[in-house]
Amino acid sequence: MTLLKFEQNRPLDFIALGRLCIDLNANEINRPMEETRTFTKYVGGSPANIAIGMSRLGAKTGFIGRIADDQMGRFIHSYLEQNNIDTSCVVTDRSGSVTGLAFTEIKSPEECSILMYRDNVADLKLSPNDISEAYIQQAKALLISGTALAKSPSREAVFLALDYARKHRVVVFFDLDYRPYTWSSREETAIYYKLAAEKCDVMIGTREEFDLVEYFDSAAQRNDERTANKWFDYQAKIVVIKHGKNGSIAYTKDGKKYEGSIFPAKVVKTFGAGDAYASAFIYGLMQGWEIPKCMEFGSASASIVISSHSCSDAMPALQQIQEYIAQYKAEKH
Ligand SMILES: Nc1ncnc2c1ncn2[C@@H]1O[C@H](COP(=O)(O)OP(=O)(O)OP(=O)(O)O)[C@@H](O)[C@H]1O
Ligand SMILES: O=C(O)C[C@@H](O)[C@H](O)C(=O)CO
Repeated sequence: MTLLKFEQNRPLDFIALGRLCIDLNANEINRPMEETRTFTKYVGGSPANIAIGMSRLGAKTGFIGRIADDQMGRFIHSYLEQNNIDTSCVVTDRSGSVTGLAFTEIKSPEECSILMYRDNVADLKLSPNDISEAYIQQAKALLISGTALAKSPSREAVFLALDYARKHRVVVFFDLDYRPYTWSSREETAIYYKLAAEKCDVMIGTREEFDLVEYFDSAAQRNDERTANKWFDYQAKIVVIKHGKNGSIAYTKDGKKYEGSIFPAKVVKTFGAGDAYASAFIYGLMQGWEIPKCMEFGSASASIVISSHSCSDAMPALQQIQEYIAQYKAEKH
């Protein structure tokens, strides 16, 4: 059974939609942010990280989003172009908005947190008028991420993009990407996530994120198999549930279940794992690889990124992941 049908002969492989932000990662690691003094600036935002990862792997990648009319916005725009990401649908917001900032605290390799400054951010000013049907029609796949559903008009922009994607047989990936700072209630989150999830072909999220989406469906909560079957009743063909250092589980609509293991990492910080996993997993699916190979690729990419100080800068190229896997297997035998 062919789970996903990617239309061929399209100018773009992959379009990501959502936030383009800045990560400010503490340079003084293994201590609380109260004691840090300097930070390194990277492009951030989950969908941005995933798009950068896809482009590094060789996918022809575009982006739909808004950036602030300031130095940070221009920094992001340049970085996307340096990484061969099409920016024709990256709009500069001129309403006085700012760039979302994610200050990251690395108290220890396993104890990391993110302090997000997201008041009046440009990314949530994305509007339906920014969504081009002709642009989406050019792509094989579209990624949406949950945080873009948090406020209007970005919320409406996402739903319009979903309608265009379904109309033009663009495969839709939904990275749940829940960030509490941007939502006013769990009920609101669950309702809007569900409305979007019903239109998506592949869902990727942590157990906690799926529990949020299933807030009104206690039977599915905390039960991976019920979660997967719930979404197979809509458009979903693949549901991936990430479990941190315990790996990941993928369910497919044809009744199969796959358990993904991890690559032992020299962890610098844990965040970035999900975006790295998603980009490599999606890339593998678009190459027509079997699910286990896609999961292996995703896990290897995640292990590389969490062993690095950054997320976007550390997103690995194709050969880097291949060599990482080969070296791991060689050392194992
Ligand atoms: N400590 C770890 N060591 C090795 N691999 C890991 C580790 N943590 C996560 N991974 C890999 O990364 C994948 C995604 O990580 P996780 O489940 O933490 O997602 P996430 O919460 O979305 O990540 P993020 O912290 O970037 O938001 C896991 O399924 C696993 O394959
Ligand atoms: O998604 C965010 O806004 C934060 C990211 O920029 C950061 O790199 C991260 O947490 C990735 O998981």
